[in-house]
Amino acid sequence: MNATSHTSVPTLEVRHLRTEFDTRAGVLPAVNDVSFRIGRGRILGLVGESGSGKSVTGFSIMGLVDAPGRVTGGEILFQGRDLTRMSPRELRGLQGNRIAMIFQDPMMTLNPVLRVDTQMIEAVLAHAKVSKAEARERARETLGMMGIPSPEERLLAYPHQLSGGMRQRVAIAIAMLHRPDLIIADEPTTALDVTIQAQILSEVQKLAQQHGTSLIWITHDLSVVAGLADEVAVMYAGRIVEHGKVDDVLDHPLHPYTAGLIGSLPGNNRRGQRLRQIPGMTPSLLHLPPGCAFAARCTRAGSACAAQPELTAPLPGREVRCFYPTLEGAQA
Ligand SMILES: Nc1ncnc2c1ncn2[C@@H]1O[C@H](COP(=O)(O)OP(=O)(O)OP(=O)(O)O)[C@@H](O)[C@H]1O
Repeated sequence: MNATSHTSVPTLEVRHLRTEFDTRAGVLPAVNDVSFRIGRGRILGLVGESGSGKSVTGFSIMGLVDAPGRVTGGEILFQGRDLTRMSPRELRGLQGNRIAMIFQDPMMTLNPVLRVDTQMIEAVLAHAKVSKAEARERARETLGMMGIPSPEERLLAYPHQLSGGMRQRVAIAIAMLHRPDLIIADEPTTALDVTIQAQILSEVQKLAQQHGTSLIWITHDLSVVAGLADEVAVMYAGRIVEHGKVDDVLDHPLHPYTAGLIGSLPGNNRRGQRLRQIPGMTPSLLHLPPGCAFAARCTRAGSACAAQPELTAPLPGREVRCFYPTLEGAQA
């Protein structure tokens, strides 16, 4: 790592990423021309409805897309180096070390038949030349950093002896063992109750700040993004339709889909009213219209929407993929 990697070069820059699945019904573009960048220590919330391509974007960055899927276009620059062009050996050197992933189910990370200390020591030794005792100490220290009480007791436990929230904290601690530069988190707190979720989010936020770790936090929950992220990218049908600072986007959404998502948050509905939903359905990715994929559900759609809108920057620091963005009252 050179000095410039922390200053001028973003931790991650994704350019025109395209990931497709070959299905019996045809080629499915799960991620379609996705571009974004994340600076050191910044947290990007990646939001959108189920099937919008959030997880596949995360998996593509991690090099974890397997057949019938593959990355068919674009660049994934990690500290300036293109992950899509690296050898499997180089990639393995980064995975779990400089780049880590946290999954919704902590058991994707944890081995049910091994004690926590055994797993954490193995994870340390996979990338660091230290003694077993030093590896165990690093494990204990990292559990402490995640706000885990009595770390020594947790180290001696098997995963099934821990609560769901504790298991997820341990999985996050494993991701943090090597103080990575980038963590991709795929809905890791969705299954947890709101209080535990809030505690974990606050620990993660602290760790990102302390260690300059950049995070992509995948979620369908805008309230998580509001509490955690610096920036938000909204995905719809495989594309980013809006991107900007969290406060700007949530206070003054430019894209009608973002506005719809915000309008369907429980707090934004009058008491006694049914939750407002965005009418209509997401189109099938196998049969996308040639123009805007949201047009059929959109109250603002006009004749221009028969063509594909590009991502434009109508205001500084804001990007939107729409021919008719709301600009009134929008903050730069
Ligand atoms: N192995 C696969 N084979 C075929 N299609 C797939 C495969 N994995 C994902 N897809 C498709 O890719 C699209 C994007 O899926 P993805 O999991 O990224 O969505 P998501 O936004 O993360 O949704 P969720 O919140 O439900 O996980 C979906 O249409 C999905 O059906």
